[in-house]
Amino acid sequence: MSTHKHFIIDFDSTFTKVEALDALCAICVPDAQQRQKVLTEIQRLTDLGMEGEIPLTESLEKRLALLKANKSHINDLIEHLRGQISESFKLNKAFFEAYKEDIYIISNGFKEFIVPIVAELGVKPEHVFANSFVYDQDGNIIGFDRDNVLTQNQGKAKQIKSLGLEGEIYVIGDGFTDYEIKEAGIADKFYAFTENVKRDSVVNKADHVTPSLDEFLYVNKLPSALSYPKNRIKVLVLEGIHEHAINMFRQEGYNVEVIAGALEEDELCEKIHDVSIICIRSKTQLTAKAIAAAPRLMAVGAFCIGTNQIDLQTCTERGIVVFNAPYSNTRSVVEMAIGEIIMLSRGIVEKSNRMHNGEWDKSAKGSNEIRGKKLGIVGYGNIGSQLSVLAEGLGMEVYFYDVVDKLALGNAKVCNTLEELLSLADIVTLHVDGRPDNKNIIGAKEFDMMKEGVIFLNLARGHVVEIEALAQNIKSGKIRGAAVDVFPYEPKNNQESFESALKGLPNTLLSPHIGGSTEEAQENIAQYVPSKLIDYVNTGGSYNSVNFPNLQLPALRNAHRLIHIHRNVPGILAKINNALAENNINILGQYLKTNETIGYVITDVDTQYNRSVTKELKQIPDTIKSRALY
Ligand SMILES: NC(=O)C1=CN([C@@H]2O[C@H](COP(=O)(O)OP(=O)(O)OC[C@H]3O[C@@H](n4cnc5c(N)ncnc54)[C@H](O)[C@@H]3O)[C@@H](O)[C@H]2O)C=CC1
Ligand SMILES: O=C(O)CCC(=O)C(=O)O
Repeated sequence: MSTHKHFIIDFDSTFTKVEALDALCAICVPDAQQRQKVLTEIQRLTDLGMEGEIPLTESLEKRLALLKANKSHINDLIEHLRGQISESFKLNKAFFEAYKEDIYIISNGFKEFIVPIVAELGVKPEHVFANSFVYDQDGNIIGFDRDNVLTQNQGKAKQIKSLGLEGEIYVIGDGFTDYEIKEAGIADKFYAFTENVKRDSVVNKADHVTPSLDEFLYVNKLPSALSYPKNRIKVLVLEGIHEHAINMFRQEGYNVEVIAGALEEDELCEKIHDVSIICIRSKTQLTAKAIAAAPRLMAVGAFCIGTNQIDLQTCTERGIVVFNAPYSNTRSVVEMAIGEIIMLSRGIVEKSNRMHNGEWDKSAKGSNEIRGKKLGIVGYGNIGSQLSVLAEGLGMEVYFYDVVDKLALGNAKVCNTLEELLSLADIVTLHVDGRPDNKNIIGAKEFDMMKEGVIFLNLARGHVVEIEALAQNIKSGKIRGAAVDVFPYEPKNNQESFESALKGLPNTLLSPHIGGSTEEAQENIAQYVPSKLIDYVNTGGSYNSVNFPNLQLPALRNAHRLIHIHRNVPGILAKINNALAENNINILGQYLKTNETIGYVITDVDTQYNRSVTKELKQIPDTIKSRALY
């Protein structure tokens, strides 16, 4: 049996983002310094009233006395408040239209500005219960209607009781006086609204915390502008990702948890169980076990280039999209490699260390220009090829070896085998990706092939080089300088100490995996990856993903989007379309792309359709994930 529901909504900091009297202060106190003082005091008094620390009448009297406002200020205030309606309220205008008979605004504010603002979303003026200003003959606001029931203790509860509403009463508000309605036994449920302000004393009393109106509509199965409330999307951000990313997620309305370091598998399994999006860098191992512990995981953000730390196959099989930042730190790695090549060629590390010990050794011995030297690049991808261009600009002779055919840039020369490259290069630098097959591609045998006195760099991945063999070749002097940025085992945070056979070796530059760690790169990455993740959530767009069939989708307009991810077996598209046809659903646009593992189908349909079709789509055999988007 369905019961009639009534919705009681607060105004200040709920219907609007701001407290109207704060906004009035900004209008009627022209002097900036004075305004700040008055505002601080007004906010203090508002909080005391809202949190039930002082009677509301006292809070109001004191605020109005401070304001010294006039009738002429009210129009400006209304204009200002029009732009301050809470985002999720604006978005859900359709709810206000559909339920206008059941929506009431009950506020300790003033009708003079509340009525015109709530009317913007179709709330009936006769459903607004608030106070009224009292003016003197010059139009100055000198008080408020003290006979109004809302000035009394438990005023909101008394006001609602007097309406004699039958059915269930739900209250949405941010203040203590809103909770009091439930406390007085008048409301069935109190929803603490935290989109604009979060008061612990109120949140702790609430039946449910609603970070936006979408959440309220979702839990009460009411029509909502969004298919899923964004606050339900939990994002776990690890490994010191730039705060720009965190801000982007928070602005989008996601529920974000930030942890500075990486997590071990077991810790990760515990943390990830309710996570929808996980954001990592190169350290966190997203293994099959961790993925299995994440039933809600829909997307992974790798805030770096390499994705070898992620079990991509399992992600794909589970319908979890992975995005990385394929170019954002390329330049940073290249610049570091160039700098290190010069430092090592001049023996600067050794010289600097000796200087710190008071030793002055002015000599040119073992110190060389890089001009005219042969640079051997292993892995001629984005980093390798950009390094090639810069190195040539510095007068180096560039050779490269790649497992796939690559266009040689400038005068760079291709080597047909790794052996060929290793035997001719004065400087060998690794820029291969971290695929498992690349484990120990450089070991004792490969070091033997290199020239005496070679300089060696690894800024790719730790497991690519046999560390013991590298250490021995440095000790023997065969390698006269080495720079290593990546290690088979790297500490999971800045507190863990670093252990390696390379510690203390001569002319050896060790760096804590910072090839891509520049402010420029991290900021670029923190813009690029979140924008891909947010787009995927909002539109299903998978363009430039690492593991999904890449679909670039049009924006969703006057349509609902049905997203279907399935194992790549024959006949699924036909089954999707059968289900749609049987429900008489008109297709406005359809996109399909597959890869070896999955098929990705996006279907845009008219907004009016039998919603139960979404269940039917989930039940199609071989379905991995399916969601409706609007
Ligand atoms: N130290 C750091 O902070 C950073 C390290 N990296 C590492 O650098 C790697 C390369 O980055 P990009 O150039 O952007 O990747 P990319 O994918 O554009 O280039 C990698 C190239 O290596 C080639 N390759 C793979 N295995 C090979 C092998 N065994 N022998 C010869 N060539 C091989 C590939 O064919 C490809 O052309 C990343 O995968 C990542 O592991 C990337 C950024 C920062
Ligand atoms: O900055 C990081 O954590 C990782 C950089 C890196 O290795 C990459 O981008 O692949």
